[in-house]
Amino acid sequence: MMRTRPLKVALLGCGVVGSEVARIMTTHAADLAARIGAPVELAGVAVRRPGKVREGIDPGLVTTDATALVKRGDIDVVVEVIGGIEPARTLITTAFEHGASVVSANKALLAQDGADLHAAAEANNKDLYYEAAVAGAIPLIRPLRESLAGDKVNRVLGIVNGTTNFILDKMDSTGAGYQEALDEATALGYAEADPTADVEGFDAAAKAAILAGIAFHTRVRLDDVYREGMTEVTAADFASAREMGCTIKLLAICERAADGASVTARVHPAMIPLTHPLASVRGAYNAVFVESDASGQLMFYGPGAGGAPTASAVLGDLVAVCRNRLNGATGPGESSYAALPVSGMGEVVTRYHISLDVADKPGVLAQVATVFAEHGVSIDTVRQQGKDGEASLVVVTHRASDAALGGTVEALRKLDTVRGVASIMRVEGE
Ligand SMILES: NC(=O)c1ccc[n+]([C@@H]2O[C@H](COP(=O)([O-])OP(=O)(O)OC[C@H]3O[C@@H](n4cnc5c(N)ncnc54)[C@H](O)[C@@H]3O)[C@@H](O)[C@H]2O)c1
Ligand SMILES: N[C@@H](CCO)C(=O)O
Ligand code: NA
Repeated sequence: MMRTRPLKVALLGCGVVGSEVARIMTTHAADLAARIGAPVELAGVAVRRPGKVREGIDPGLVTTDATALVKRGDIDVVVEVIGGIEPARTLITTAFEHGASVVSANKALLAQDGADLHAAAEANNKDLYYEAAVAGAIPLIRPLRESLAGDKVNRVLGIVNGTTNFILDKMDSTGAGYQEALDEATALGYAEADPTADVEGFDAAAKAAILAGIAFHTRVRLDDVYREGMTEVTAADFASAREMGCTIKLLAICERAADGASVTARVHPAMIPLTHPLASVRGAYNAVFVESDASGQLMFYGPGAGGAPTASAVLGDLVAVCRNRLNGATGPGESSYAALPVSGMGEVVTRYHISLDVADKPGVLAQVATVFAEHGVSIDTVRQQGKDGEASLVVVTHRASDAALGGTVEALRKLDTVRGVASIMRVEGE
């Protein structure tokens, strides 16, 4: 039976995502009410620039005082789409204290302070939902938290940043320059307010922390995630990748160690074979593989960024949280009971593509091969190309630990015949 008294929603932030949330709340109002069992009403919209014309939003709802809005006491759900750490963190905890549940898209905040926010939600018997924070529209948080709650997840691997996938795709497929591709991604509403968060891998690292935490029932913070951005990836790297039948993607990889006793989480550019499904993920799309004991391999694919796709995930959470409120219940909270140690990058085992500039003279190849052998790193293939007394040597290794590879590279740099290490890239997905 439909309740006539509406559930009241406060929207914090009315930018790329917030404006789409408001639009869908209005255009889908009747369906949302039928699905929830009560109408949902936009009761206030906190913005920074009140004078801006906002199509479809009653100017009477607009306020610059977000704190007063979350303190009103009659708000059922606060939707936080401001982004950043403060004032979002204080507004969310204040919302819990004043009786509201929260839906957020803020991965930076959740990766940094997720434990405290979950604790605040629990202490006030409220929900904290954040499907939009990871991989935009793709249902990923809920499947990991609920559908796979009876399985044992061992690995989560994928493309979780739309902006960088858009840029890398453009660089690879059209030869576009980095800045030109970034400007386009920003204009399309994919990039963060400060796109450094995207291109330096902070956004993907925040998402990796959230995914690893849920997948392994362990607290994983942003600082636990190894991170390399994609600003150093060059046209020459793409050419090398193509010679190997690969392309380059910025990947987030969360893994349980083989003995199950620890986990790792990392974000870095990597070569992947063109035959791997991740190689064909184009534009701002995201795709994530989840491997677990009983299910085997699952793949989640869809739009990872943009106003409307992200709003889709926010609205899904809004419906779930509203249903919980009508039932006088809350959904699942944080699960960190396993408390596994999070190991550093040195423990990660993978393959490497190393490009060296060397002197083109007898014995150099043997010297280089010896260094790899001394560090226990086995070579899979070597390719050499001479040019005027100098040569470029491309070595692809078998699986080795990052620590062993690091030691190898350090020793290579000390060889007189090695002029420089042009690039080191991990090879995944084989
Ligand atoms: N754009 C995407 O594709 C996408 C996808 C997933 C998640 N997110 C996340 O969603 C959130 C919002 O992203 P966005 O792309 O809409 O950003 P945006 O910059 O377009 O929108 C944020 C809005 O919040 C407003 N704002 C800032 N401080 C405020 C305050 N104190 N009170 C009221 N309003 C304030 C800004 O003026 C801006 O209009 C971020 O956490 C982001 O990481 C974005
Ligand atoms: N800036 C983010 C938004 C989606 O989280 C991205 O490009 O993926
Ligand atoms: Na999602």
